Amino acid sequence: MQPYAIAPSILAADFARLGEEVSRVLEAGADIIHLDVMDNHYVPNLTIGPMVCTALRRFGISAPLDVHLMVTPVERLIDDFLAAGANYISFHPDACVHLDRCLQQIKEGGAKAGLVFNPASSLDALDYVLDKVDLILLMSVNPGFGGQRFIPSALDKLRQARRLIDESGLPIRLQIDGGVKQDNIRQIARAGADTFVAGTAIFGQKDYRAAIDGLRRELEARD
Ligand SMILES: O=C(CO)[C@H](O)[C@H](O)COP(=O)(O)O
Repeated sequence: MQPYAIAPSILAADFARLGEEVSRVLEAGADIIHLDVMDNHYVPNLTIGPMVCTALRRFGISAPLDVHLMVTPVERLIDDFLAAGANYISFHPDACVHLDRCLQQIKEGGAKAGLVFNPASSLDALDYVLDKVDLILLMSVNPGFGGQRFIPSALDKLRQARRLIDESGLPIRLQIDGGVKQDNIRQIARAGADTFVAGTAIFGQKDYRAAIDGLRRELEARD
């Protein structure tokens, strides 16, 4: 994957034309496609299941599909999303009883495993499983809806996660999700993120290439 990866969240896409929307952001330079799976139980919203992942593969999308599970329980859906062609599957530690087992389930299924932390959750759940994690996703909004404002305390948590990753020497991606825009992505990258989920900042714009180029320009100019 790129040193900096841009992951458009389909939450802000036009679901009536999802295949075309995803093709368009990939042609515009997106690296991976972020799928927000919400169950109206762990979060107060309801979105998509594995059949959408399968449909995107059938449509011809070969780019990495990055599935963010905002559901509880997570176990059965992990298998369903593995079968549907997900490349990354991330879940919230507080939505899962047997965290180590779920991480293994994802990895044995051939996908990369991620743990997700809400704005007010500490990173303690990483203590005994860091070596089994391929991706740490920090939420910079409370999960459930797109179009919210970036919560600034996520910057300190990014720095903390970046330290953990660098000290471990493990090739873990550090993803940020929520309120990422052209006017804050540079600061977010400086705090340690390398993978940027953006919904409204990409799918909410008319010109996807201009939106992605604008984010990249900020990343390249960050120092
Ligand atoms: O996980 C999410 C919400 O739970 C979304 O991915 C996230 O909020 C992205 O949307 P936006 O870039 O519009 O903030």
